[in-house]
Amino acid sequence: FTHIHSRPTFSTRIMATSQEELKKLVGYKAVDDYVKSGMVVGLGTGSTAYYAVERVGEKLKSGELKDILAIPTSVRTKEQAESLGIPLVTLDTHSKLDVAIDGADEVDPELNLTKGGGGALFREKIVEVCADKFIVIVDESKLCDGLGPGFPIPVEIVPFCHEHTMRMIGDLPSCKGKCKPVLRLGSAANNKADGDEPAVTDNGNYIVDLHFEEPIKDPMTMGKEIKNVVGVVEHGLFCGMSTAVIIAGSDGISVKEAK
Ligand SMILES: O=C[C@H](O)[C@H](O)[C@H](O)COP(=O)(O)O
Repeated sequence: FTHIHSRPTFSTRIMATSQEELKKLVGYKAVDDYVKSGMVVGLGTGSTAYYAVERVGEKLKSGELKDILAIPTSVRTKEQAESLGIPLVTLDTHSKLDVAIDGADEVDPELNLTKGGGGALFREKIVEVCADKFIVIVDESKLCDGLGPGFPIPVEIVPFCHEHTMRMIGDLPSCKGKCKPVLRLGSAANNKADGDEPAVTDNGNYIVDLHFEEPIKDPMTMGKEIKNVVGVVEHGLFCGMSTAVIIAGSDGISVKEAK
């Protein structure tokens, strides 16, 4: 599956096949560089993480990797991992992961992320926050100077009185007069409204996308404000979580490590 980005996509600059190839390169590199036998591994969600999952499956099959236990971050990823024969566990039995690998919708210079364009933000965050190393894999179109204007911030909310919860979010100091909250319709895995009914996440919740005109000044504070609203399950700001970001660009692959 793919989702529609509101910013110019990489494919506007290079051919779609090349973009796919670059996603594969970063997905494979993350597994080759960070996943060793015996590890508990978090498997991300999305078109880039797909290739990391594929690589784990491939290396288990060839015997290059052994004794891997993986924790998927969505139903889609669980199904992909199962189809590849990757042994799966959950946080209920394994609260500590050695590494988690996932894509992102935007990455700022401090390696803060926007995630959840594919609707998987809650499961991604609950898993990735438990990883010793969180490795992010993106193409260079995901890099930005400040989170917000390039990609809306997804917030997962419970369906009960969701219009009220959306108003409460819109009235927060970080949001009031700065963003437009829009209920995601259609498929949760696509942040473009492509249906009439609210999108439903793997957890049975709704998603509100916060559309900003200007870069968010303090994403960490904004995340705390949002998290404090009753009715909010989780938000797609992943601040201070990244260990390293592997970036595929037309000039090759580069790695940015957190300070
Ligand atoms: O909910 C989806 C996830 O946060 C994805 O990691 C994110 O949307 C990036 O996906 P993609 O690699 O397909 O651009």
